[in-house]
Amino acid sequence: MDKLKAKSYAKINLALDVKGKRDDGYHFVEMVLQSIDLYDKLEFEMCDDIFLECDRKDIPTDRSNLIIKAADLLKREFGGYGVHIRLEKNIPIAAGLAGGSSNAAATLVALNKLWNLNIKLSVLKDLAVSLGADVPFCIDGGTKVASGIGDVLQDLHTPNLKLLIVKPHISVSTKDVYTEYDNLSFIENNYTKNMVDAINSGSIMNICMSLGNDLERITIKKYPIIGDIKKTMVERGALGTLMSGSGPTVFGVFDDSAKLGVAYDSFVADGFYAYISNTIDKGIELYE
Ligand SMILES: C[C@@](CO)(OP(=O)(O)O)[C@H](O)COP(=O)(O)OP(=O)(O)OC[C@H]1O[C@@H](n2ccc(N)nc2=O)[C@H](O)[C@@H]1O
Ligand SMILES: Nc1ncnc2c1ncn2[C@@H]1O[C@H](COP(=O)(O)OP(=O)(O)O)[C@@H](O)[C@H]1O
Repeated sequence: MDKLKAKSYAKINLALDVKGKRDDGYHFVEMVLQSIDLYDKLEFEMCDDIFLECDRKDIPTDRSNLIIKAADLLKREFGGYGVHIRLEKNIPIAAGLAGGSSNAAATLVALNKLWNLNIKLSVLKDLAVSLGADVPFCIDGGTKVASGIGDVLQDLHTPNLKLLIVKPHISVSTKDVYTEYDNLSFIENNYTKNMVDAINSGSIMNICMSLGNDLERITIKKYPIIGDIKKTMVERGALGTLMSGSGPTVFGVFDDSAKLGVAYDSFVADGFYAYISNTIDKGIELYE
């Protein structure tokens, strides 16, 4: 085989607690991470060096791209070959949806197969964290309880949720949000424990009442429009709503497809990026 394709899925955070800080500046977290049916497409074709092309001009295609970093990592550590990668970008960038992390994870899994490296998944996940804290999750995807810096993962049942994803036209630096978090007084919320109990209860209402993210107040303070979107989302029929990760993307949980469709049309008419999605039980899909 000299060609392979991959779908690289986005994620949202159903819960996010910051629990402390490591000496290297990374934060200890507890989270419920959830893959959603919004994905980038990557095409991998064997060739004599590592190349990347992308359909978006605002994505770097040099060594700063997480896709190139992942390919270089495998080549350096396991003696890979060359590959020409084409990226079709659909996941909003710097949005709190782990688009870059997901692309890195897809590259590790796809090149492991294309280059016949036969690396065990557990080894691939250990490698993945050097590319980003969320990259290990993106390899398996689905619904996971994450701890450590987001790299220690436990399986959880995937709830079936109808989602509306809305993003204002701003990009947020994850690093800046975590840094700003340190300047505020610490509040322990235990959102993740409550969310695990809610998911295990099987009740969508319990899930909606348990949505919580410690980083939300940081990003909303800088971009109040995120709070406005949350309020409007509920007015337009969402049972619950939350900012994902470091933001600025907001998601709403709906139990009525008609209301979801009307809310989608309204946010698009308001000039926002919007996307109708649902929860899925995988992070990457390889196909030929
Ligand atoms: C906030 C979360 C929630 O899922 O996701 P996003 O909002 O980025 O999607 C993650 O914790 C983001 O994971 P990821 O985006 O992979 O972070 P990385 O690239 O590894 O780190 C970017 C920067 O964020 C900070 N960082 C990240 C993760 C973590 N547990 N503690 C941190 O302090 C560090 O300053 C780091 O330099
Ligand atoms: N393949 C990629 N896709 C998206 N962003 C990338 C990629 N490679 C590197 N980046 C950089 O990573 C940052 C955003 O990462 P992303 O995962 O989209 O954000 P978030 O983690 O907030 O969802 C941006 O600075 C972007 O330039």
